[in-house]
Amino acid sequence: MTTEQDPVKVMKQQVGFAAADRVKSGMIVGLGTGSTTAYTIQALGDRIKSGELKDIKGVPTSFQSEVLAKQYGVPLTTLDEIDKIDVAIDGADEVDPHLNLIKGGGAAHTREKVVDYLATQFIVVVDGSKMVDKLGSTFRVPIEVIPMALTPVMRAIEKLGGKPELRMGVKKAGPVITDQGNMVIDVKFDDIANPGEMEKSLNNIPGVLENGLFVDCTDLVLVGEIKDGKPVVREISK
Ligand SMILES: O=C[C@H](O)[C@H](O)[C@H](O)COP(=O)(O)O
Repeated sequence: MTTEQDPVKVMKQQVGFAAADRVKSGMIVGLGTGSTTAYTIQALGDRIKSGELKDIKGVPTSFQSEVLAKQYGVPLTTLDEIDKIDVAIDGADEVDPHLNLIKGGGAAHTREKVVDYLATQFIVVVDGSKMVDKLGSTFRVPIEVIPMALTPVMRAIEKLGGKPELRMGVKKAGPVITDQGNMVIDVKFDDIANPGEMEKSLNNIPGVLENGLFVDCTDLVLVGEIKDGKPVVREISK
């Protein structure tokens, strides 16, 4: 690693590429969303181009991953055309010691949950900063909400002890709109004592499409770290 390189970018690249190495010819692959899995999709395209990887098909988890797959030459399929996903590779915003996750920093968690939960093996790729002792300590829980239900959903979340905030666009006036045409509420909880219970309670609120807590679904986490100035990949499995 040279001194000019951004260490977080280097770690993301390292794990993104390492995950792509685990894909074998003939596999159906869930293609995650975000800056880390962008490297995975790139590396899959490179392996296909070199002839090393044959007959793979990707299932995108967002418009972003679909565009990247097309750009790098990864053939795509849909859930209507397949009956299994061999491996899904996806990023995360937080990972706890039980390998439970918060996802949805890019507002893609609904499609990601559909694809990641269907996979025979779910691999998470993160840089070291995403590892936390407790979910919710650095990141809020994203919740995708049907627009007409925004106000009652926010009130219901407050009753569960959360502080909800509508996610606004950065280079867009107004709220962030998901790939499904919905809005996202980011919720700060002081204590997520039981992530599994919280995941269910949030999804029970009428108008909530999906929340970003991913519980009991991860098989393997690849963590990018810098050791003695060099990027390394640490593997954590259940
Ligand atoms: O909605 C977005 C996803 O859940 C991402 O996988 C997550 O935000 C991590 O993204 P990144 O790899 O860019 O940190």
